[in-house]
Amino acid sequence: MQYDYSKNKEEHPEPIKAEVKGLIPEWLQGTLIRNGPGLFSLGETRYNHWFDGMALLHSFTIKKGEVIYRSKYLRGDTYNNNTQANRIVVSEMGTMAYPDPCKNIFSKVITFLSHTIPDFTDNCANNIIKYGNDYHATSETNYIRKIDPNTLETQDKVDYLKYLPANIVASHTHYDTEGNSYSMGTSIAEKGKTKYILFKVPGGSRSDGSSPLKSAEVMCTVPCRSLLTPSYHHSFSMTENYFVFIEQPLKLDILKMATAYLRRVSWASCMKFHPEDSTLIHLIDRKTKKEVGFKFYTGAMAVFHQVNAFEDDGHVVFDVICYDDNSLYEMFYLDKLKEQMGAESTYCKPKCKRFVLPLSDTGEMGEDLVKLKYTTASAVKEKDGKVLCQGEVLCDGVELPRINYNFNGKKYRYSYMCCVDTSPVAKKIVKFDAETKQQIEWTGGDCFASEPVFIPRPDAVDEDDGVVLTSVINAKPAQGGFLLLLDGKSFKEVARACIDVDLHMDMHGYFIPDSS
Ligand SMILES: CC1=C(/C=C/C(C)=C/C=C/C(C)=C/C=C/C=C(C)/C=C/C=C(C)/C=C/C2=C(C)C[C@@H](O)CC2(C)C)C(C)(C)CCC1
Ligand SMILES: [Fe+2]
Repeated sequence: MQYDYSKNKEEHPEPIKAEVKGLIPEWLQGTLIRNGPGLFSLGETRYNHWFDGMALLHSFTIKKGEVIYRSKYLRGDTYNNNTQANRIVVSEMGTMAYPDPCKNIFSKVITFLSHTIPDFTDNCANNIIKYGNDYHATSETNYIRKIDPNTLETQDKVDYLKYLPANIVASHTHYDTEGNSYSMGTSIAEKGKTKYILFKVPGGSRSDGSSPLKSAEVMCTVPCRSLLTPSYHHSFSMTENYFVFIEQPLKLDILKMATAYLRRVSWASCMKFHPEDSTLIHLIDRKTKKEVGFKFYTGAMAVFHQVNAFEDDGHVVFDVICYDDNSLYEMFYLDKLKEQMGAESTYCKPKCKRFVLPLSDTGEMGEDLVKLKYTTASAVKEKDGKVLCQGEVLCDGVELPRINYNFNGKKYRYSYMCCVDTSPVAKKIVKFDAETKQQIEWTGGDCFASEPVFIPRPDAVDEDDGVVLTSVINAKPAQGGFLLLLDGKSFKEVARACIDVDLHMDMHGYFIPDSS
């Protein structure tokens, strides 16, 4: 059973009605938009890394028990320039592009200079972010692209740098119940300082119709521990009173980046995991906008996805998916994916770990300050305000975690994730219970499932009362993919909406309920 990660996929912009098997609950009305790379070669050129592919958006609109599917390439400047030239002319994280190979030395120098402070890609193939009432396709440069969530048309190019000092912004955002969004970025060498910034974008639309980012407010900044090597970050977590940001030893080397174009290497080659370093955990008080007094730290780990965080009896608990190195990124090089298919994966398995940060310092030196009975996570007091944290492994071999978002920042039990035990495709998805440590699996034989998105039933009381949506690629030849609906409690199939289309493997999705 194979999946060809480097195959270019066709778009299907005209609505396609799915064939529904089973019964879709009446209350489930809305659109699931998912984003991921779909085009990997243009003319004679090809991308090196799966994350580099051109963004292909697809959506499943659910109404009165029926499902409509459509997909469309994001027509950003990158897409337009690449397709016009019929070759890759814009660099991505894992692929450095050289627009015109036949230039004379003078224009080569000009091109080099313009790439030293280059204009970055707007190929936003990673996620969907809502700011105000606008939906955007996102990657992690300073550009995002507004999209029409109904037609998947590409709209305005939005430049974070116009509103905030943020050269890189993580593609995972948080939302509160009032519709405000919270994002995190890195400001590189602004006024000689490199720092991380957390910002809030108010909900609702602006009266002049301009980007909601115009009302963005910097909530707090965290100085970078090493000015020329900021940490890569892809997500953070948030509770009612705190933000949790992990400054990990997976670092970008700014000096290497400045010469990457000249050295003909990719931006990704300037990102390195430093196993000899520790991982700093920043706990930021949302009211004072300052870090709490402790210096929480743990051993070297690489984290892309945080599951959730919550406050409990004088502690902040947070769960993350972590790795011992950067093999997640390494695994997705297209050449490697070809080699690995069918074989056992060589990449180090991710672990879902729970960490606990004590909020008060009443213990003795050397004492474990964690007083919660239900976890083995520890936080040992050391000198100079340092606290050494050790996580508890909740489970392993899981990625792309989602929760009932009504429980974001609150004590929670369930997460829904992809299983990545033996190969770089998810043949199983799981519901994981953090209280009992039990897992329930769904597997569809020759099927690859995407990140499972939980939708709560309106007025539900139980955390797992709702459905889980995942788009599934059918590996059986000549069989189309489908949108799968699982019951949030039993994890049993409720319905599937079959689409006679060769679906693409995607990254992340966002569900827009009809009421919003
Ligand atoms: C860094 C930097 C710059 C450049 C920045 C650039 C180009 C950034 C681009 C960043 C991108 C594209 C980031 C993407 C991150 C994606 C991540 C972390 C994806 C994780 C994916 C996972 C865990 C996938 C899991 C799986 C999938 C999809 C399929 C399943 O079947 C199996 C499973 C679970 C393994 C500038 C702006 C030049 C300026 C200076 C500094
Ligand atoms: Fe992600």
